[in-house]
Amino acid sequence: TGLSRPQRMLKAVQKNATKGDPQSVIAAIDYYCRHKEWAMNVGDDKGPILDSVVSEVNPSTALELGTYCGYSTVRIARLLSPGSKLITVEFNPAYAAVARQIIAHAGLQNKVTLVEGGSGDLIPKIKEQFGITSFDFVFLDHWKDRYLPDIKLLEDCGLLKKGSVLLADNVICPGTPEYLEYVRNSPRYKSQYFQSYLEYTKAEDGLEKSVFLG
Ligand SMILES: O=C(NC/C=C/[C@H]1O[C@@H](n2cnc3cncnc32)[C@H](O)[C@@H]1O)c1cc([N+](=O)[O-])cc(O)c1O
Ligand SMILES: [Mg+2]
Repeated sequence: TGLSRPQRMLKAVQKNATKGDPQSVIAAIDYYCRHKEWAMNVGDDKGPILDSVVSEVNPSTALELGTYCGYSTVRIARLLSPGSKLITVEFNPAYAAVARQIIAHAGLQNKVTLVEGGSGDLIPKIKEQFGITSFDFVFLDHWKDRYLPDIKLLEDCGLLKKGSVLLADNVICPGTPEYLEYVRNSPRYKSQYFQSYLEYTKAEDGLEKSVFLG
């Protein structure tokens, strides 16, 4: 068999994007996924909302759950101030291999640490392995039934502090009902919904921004 979809996406980036130019990497992926082959990147409708929240938080430490091909990794890392770090977690080695190359094409490898493994296994090890005491920003975009257990794990591991911002993709489509119910009803979070569209489609989707109150 030939190349996988992520590998075909990588080829489109290598062909159409300028090395060291994150914006051209983002544009190349969005063009490919809108006109050639759909893929589950946060995309160019929700992407600007992600950008605005990252810019507002200006995180020193950021965590992404579910790298996939690295599209949102590039969106986040391109906005980080010097010295800030993004840790992104991906358990599929084939996806991780593509993501590393896309992140490198954007010239952002020094701002990003891609860790291969499951979020549930990694989160309890983050403090000792990376010397990180808490995350200013967390982007959730992995399996939708992992959102709730993983933020509870972040809470239990003391990796959230007053003011930490969680941003969750796909809270409408495919949907994350248990997560939404928790962050919208817990006294420990102030939650806000940003309506948008499922990537490269006219279907509704949106991002949920939840500030941890401590
Ligand atoms: O299913 C979706 N996303 C799941 C994303 C999954 C990605 O995160 C990794 N992962 C999963 N649990 C993990 C735990 N630990 C580490 N990586 C993990 C998977 O290996 C994959 O790379 C999705 C679906 C649609 N859709 O329209 O159908 C649209 C979207 O925007 C989506 O994000
Ligand atoms: Mg998503």
